[in-house]
Amino acid sequence: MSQPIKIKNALISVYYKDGLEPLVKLLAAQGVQLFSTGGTEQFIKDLDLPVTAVEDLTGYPSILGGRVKTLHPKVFGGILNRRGLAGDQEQIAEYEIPEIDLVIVDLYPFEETLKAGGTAEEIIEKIDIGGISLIRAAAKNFNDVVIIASKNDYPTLLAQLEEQNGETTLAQRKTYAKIAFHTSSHYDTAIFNYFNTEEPLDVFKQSVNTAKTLRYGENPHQGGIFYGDLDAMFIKLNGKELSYNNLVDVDAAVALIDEFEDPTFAILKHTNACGIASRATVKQAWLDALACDPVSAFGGVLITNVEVDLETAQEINNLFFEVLIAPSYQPEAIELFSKKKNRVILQRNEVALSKKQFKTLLNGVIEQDKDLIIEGPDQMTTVTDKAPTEQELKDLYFANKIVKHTKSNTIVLVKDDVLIASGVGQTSRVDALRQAIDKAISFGFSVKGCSMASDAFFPFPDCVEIAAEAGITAVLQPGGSIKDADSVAKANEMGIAMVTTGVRHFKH
Ligand SMILES: NC(=O)c1ncn([C@@H]2O[C@H](COP(=O)(O)O)[C@@H](O)[C@H]2O)c1NC=O
Repeated sequence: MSQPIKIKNALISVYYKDGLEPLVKLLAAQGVQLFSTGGTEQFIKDLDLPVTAVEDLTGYPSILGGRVKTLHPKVFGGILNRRGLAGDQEQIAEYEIPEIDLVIVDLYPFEETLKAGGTAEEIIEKIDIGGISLIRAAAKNFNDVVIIASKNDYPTLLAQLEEQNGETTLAQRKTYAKIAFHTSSHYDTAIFNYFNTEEPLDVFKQSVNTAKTLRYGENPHQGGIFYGDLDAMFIKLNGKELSYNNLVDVDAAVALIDEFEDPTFAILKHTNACGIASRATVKQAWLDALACDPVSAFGGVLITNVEVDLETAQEINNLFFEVLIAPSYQPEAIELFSKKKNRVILQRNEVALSKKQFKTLLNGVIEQDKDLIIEGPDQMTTVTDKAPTEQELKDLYFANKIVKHTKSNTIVLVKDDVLIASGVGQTSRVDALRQAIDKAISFGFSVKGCSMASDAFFPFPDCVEIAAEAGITAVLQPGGSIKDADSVAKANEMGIAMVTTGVRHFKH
């Protein structure tokens, strides 16, 4: 039952032929009879190796433009027969079916065609039928058959066949079957998600092919894995592996910086901005972002949307930080950063990110659309006697972008395109405002003339009163409280401007 099996016949049907040559050469050298489909058969022939067309086995040509070529009892009987079952053996002898003990398949590139923006017809034609059936059949019969469903496994099989004189063990075949079902289920998940767009079925199906085991999770006693392709998103120019907490902050940093078009630098701690400034030069943006809260900036995650030059790098170099992300760096800047081994320097690639968010919750998963909208001056309605000045409107917009990416309850104070202070993750809006004002003062800023944004409406006029008393001159809030009029009346009474946006930006 679990004897090593020597490969005598192989069926090879691969979309991409790269990497196959050394393996087929070894199989031919070990006397394995090769059966193959059109393009693969030609590839093997071009290597001057003997190969039998699958049509010669089935007695049928490939029909319907290749939709049916291997789907035949002579092929599937050859794969699925149980070598240890007398009944199966009698039948395959009766119908002259050869035993196929190795199947190599590389599926039609469905996901690639989808990503490349293929037409609906092209995408449908890239749903592999014969190949996926071959994979499932061979994987089911792993007891007797080797299934190679990923070209990543060509070198492993090659080494095993060389070392084991053309034989494989049951354990090796079972491992290949596991990989094969991973390939087939990933493939079908992608197809399902393509179909599940209109009137979607309420099921959670995600399949991520790449993973990275992290040093640990949020704390050293917790394990952690990242499922995704970091190498597609970033080029790591220096430093250690990103940790779980780094990844959470990097995600927040990327989402925040994408709100800004002018040269901007942001410093984040525990997903919240503790410094951010838009300025004419990257160096000035860095200096002003750092000035906001140089204490919190220690050990932070830094991000900018413009190239980091040497001059700016020299300034940044004075701070201990965890991660720096930029679209590009002057070579001298990288050289400077590389002197300290642990600091992670990432160059960001342009990669489209998912518009959905998931997290586990209770005994399930919760999904939502990402918060991808932001209200600019055109979406702000002045609700007070006094209207904001042009600079205040600009600052309210700036503050609104930060509020959206800061833990609720949030109050953000901005002046002249720089974050002055914020109150983050507080259980009351009053606490958030007091925290912001105290923090601004503690770092030597005046809150006089600041613009203030709140992630959600004011249920009472208390925040407006505290803000106006502190010298804040313009306020942005979504509006929508049954007591909105009280806050507006308080703002009018204290002579400050207020706008509403109609959009709440909670971040829990
Ligand atoms: N229809 C079939 O019977 C069938 N059998 C194998 N294939 C696929 O045909 C491709 C290889 O074709 P060729 O050897 O002709 O280049 C592989 O991606 C394989 O998964 C098939 N095509 C798709 O369903």
